[in-house]
Amino acid sequence: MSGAKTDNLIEVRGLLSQFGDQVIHRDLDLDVQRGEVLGVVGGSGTGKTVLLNSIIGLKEPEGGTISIFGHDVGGATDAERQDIERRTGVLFQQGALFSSLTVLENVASPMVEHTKLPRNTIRELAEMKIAMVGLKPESHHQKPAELSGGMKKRVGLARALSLDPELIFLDEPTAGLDPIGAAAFDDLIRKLSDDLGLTVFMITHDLDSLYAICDKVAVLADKHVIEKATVQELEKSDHPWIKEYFLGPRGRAATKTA
Ligand SMILES: Nc1ncnc2c1ncn2[C@@H]1O[C@H](COP(=O)(O)OP(=O)(O)OP(=O)(O)O)[C@@H](O)[C@H]1O
Repeated sequence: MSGAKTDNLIEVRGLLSQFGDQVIHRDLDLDVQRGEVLGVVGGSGTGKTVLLNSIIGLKEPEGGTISIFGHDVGGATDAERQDIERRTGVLFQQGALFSSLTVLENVASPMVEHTKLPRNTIRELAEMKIAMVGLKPESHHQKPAELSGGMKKRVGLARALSLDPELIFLDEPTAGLDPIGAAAFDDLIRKLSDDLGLTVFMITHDLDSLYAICDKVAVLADKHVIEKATVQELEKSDHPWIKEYFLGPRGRAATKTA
């Protein structure tokens, strides 16, 4: 299994995830290709976040293999782990910003941790990332508590982009945003993916996001990925959950506005 040969940045094979006796994933396979914007959907509690955590090494699988950038996550050496961390950005569901740090310090923190760049360079790079996600310089010295939900998400995204990753993980990035804010955030993610060639792994419940920006959608049900396809292909699926999801009232509304 070589990431370079297949151009898969992520390869999950036969994943088994458990908490005690509770099986979350069994025989789960998933490929994520370089440059792809992948939406990950599934009912509440189907294990989307657990899958994300397993791929980034925060949860050890009970079975199967996960490779990222061609490194086996389970058997990664310290150097390989560092490589994975440097090439990956994560926007957690709650933003996970440091409340005592300013916006600038939050965005700079991965560079402080992972590079030996001079302080001035780090500050300039952090300022660039903040501008890239559409925040004004006035935000630099604000603390997270002073920001709106949408601004916090943007700061979280700027921090996820801090080390110029090739791959970003987003856990429900538009949750809690109003429809206009969510659409703007979708546009931003798509633009970053197009401009920077970013590969995106995005957990979402937001049908509009799937239609607006995802190249492919992976559906989690019955403890594994039952389909990975375009939204148009999924609309034709016979699986009951997929049918309900895409062809129920909210799905039809999203199709109309796409
Ligand atoms: N640390 C943990 N200890 C025990 N069980 C856990 C732990 N983390 C997650 N789970 C369980 O794993 C299952 C999947 O959780 P997960 O958060 O991945 O679901 P999800 O698909 O992301 O759900 P949602 O869409 O509601 O965010 C749930 O039943 C949850 O209770």
